[in-house]
Amino acid sequence: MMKIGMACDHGAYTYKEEIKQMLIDEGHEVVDCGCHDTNSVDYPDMAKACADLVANKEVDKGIVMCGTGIGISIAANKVKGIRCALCTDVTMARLTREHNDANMLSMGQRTTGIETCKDIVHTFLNTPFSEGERHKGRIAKISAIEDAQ
Ligand SMILES: O=C(CO)[C@H](O)[C@H](O)COP(=O)(O)O
Repeated sequence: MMKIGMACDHGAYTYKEEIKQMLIDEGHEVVDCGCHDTNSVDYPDMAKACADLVANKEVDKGIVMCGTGIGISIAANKVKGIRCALCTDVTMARLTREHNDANMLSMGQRTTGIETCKDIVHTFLNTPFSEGERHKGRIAKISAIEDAQ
């Protein structure tokens, strides 16, 4: 079982609640960074709250959602140490774990169906990093870009 951070904006509140309940029912611990209703909020604020938890290793993985998943993933990726992958199908979820060792998942309520999102979440959480040397080297280069900022 994992400790999972979650955050969304108003555009994905419904999915966040449904996926949070699914994860709790499956025995995971969820740290819910909001939002907590459908009132309009700014996705960068929500992204940072969850990404900080992941970067500080207070949770094992992070899941963020907005209307498209794009804005909240862009914002999460500004936090040092975050590799947040926007996924619209299970193949992307598998490959971003195997190749990118992604530590955050992003999805869009306005773009991807709920059942697909649930499958994406399961694949993301259950797929290990491949530990391939070429992938480790490329991830190290991502970190080097961050360190050079
Ligand atoms: O998808 C998003 C960002 O990528 C947001 O959820 C979207 O921009 C919110 O739009 P609005 O304030 O019009 O509901």
